[in-house]
Amino acid sequence: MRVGFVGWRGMVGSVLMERMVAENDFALIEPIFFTTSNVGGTGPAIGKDIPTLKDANSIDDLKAMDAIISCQGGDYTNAIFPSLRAAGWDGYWIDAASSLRMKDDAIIVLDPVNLGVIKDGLSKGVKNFIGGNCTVSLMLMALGGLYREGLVDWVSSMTYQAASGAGAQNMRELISQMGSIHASVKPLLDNPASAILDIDRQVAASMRSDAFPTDNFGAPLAGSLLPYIDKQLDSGQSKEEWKGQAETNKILGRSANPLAVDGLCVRIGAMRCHSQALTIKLNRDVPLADIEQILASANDWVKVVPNSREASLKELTPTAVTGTLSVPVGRLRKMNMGPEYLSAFTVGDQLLWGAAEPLRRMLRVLLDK
Ligand SMILES: NC(=O)C1=CN([C@@H]2O[C@H](COP(=O)(O)OP(=O)(O)OC[C@H]3O[C@@H](n4cnc5c(N)ncnc54)[C@H](OP(=O)(O)O)[C@@H]3O)[C@@H](O)[C@H]2O)C=CC1
Ligand SMILES: N[C@@H](CC(=O)OP(=O)(O)O)C(=O)O
Repeated sequence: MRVGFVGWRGMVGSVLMERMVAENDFALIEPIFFTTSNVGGTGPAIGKDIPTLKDANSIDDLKAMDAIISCQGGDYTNAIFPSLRAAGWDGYWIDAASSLRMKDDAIIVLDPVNLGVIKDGLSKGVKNFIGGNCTVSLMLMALGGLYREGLVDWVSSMTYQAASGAGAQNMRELISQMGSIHASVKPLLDNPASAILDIDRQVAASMRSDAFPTDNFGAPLAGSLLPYIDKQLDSGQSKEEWKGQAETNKILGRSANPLAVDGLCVRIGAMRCHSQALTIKLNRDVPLADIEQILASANDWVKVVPNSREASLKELTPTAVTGTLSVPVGRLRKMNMGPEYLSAFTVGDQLLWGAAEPLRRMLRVLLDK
């Protein structure tokens, strides 16, 4: 299979390349790399010889591919994909961007949760396979067992989303903000006799000053949080919050009878792991031990963490999870509202299961077809 890669050197694309090298995927395909900025240049080191970079805006070059994986972003998809199809290209389009997700002729891919939906689509001739929103994919990796068993009435998700979801420049800005804060109080910190309220006042002044680096986030994130992610919608939800229900039901293949999913999406100062505090309304009182077993059996990456302080602080944090495919879920307990109300907390790397990994695995599904 001749597979074209667009967006391979961006943040999501680089993670995809790392994973494909680690899993020896390139041995199974003929990879062709594209660029919007360096035609004729050298592609990534993938352990085998590859041609020089082709033009990602050349419909003729793209048309020669059996499949294309794009991590280039929504603007590129909007600009190129319709022309490519209009030119008669009939290959498989696998994309990290949200542009095509809710289209009727596209499937949102998360094979550990919806392999049946993907295979059904393939058998019906679907050619467009799009990665889901990171928050939604990570929530479904964690709660897949409860959905599979038909136990969920509704879910409320309160998120703690990492800087990486906003892009590479935002990750850099978060660290710059942290550095600015530290620099503004270093002399006071170095003096054990300094007053903590003087330090606190100086930190607040630094964060509120015009010199504080906020070009990308538009507001201080380090030492603070941002209670709004993505565009504002008329419903009062942010676009990120809207995706919760829309994408969950599409992934699960139950658009006709949707489950309610809603909550607030909040950016916090983590680097690349999204966390979510979940309130789950079950449709019956299931013993906690059964719930733990159902959650743990859903896929190879979810891990049930005991609801103890020690285990939670050790295993259920962005620091513990970052750079791994593990999706721990813990803080599991029945809530005061009643035995059908379950609390849970989950963490996942939003560049792996949240972005690159479902695309990589979709290619494998095609190769196994
Ligand atoms: N960030 C995220 O968390 C998620 C992102 N996505 C989707 O993936 C898309 C890509 O996101 P992301 O990877 O963050 O985008 P990036 O901005 O990191 O990369 C996109 C493209 O920018 C170009 N580019 C320009 N300057 C640089 C540079 N200095 N280093 C690397 N690339 C550069 C590259 O194209 P070229 O080589 O042609 O010049 C690259 O492919 C998003 O638009 C979104 O649709 C999906 C899920 C999560
Ligand atoms: N919006 C997500 C990242 C992202 O790229 O989402 P989507 O793929 O749905 O546009 C975040 O900020 O954390």
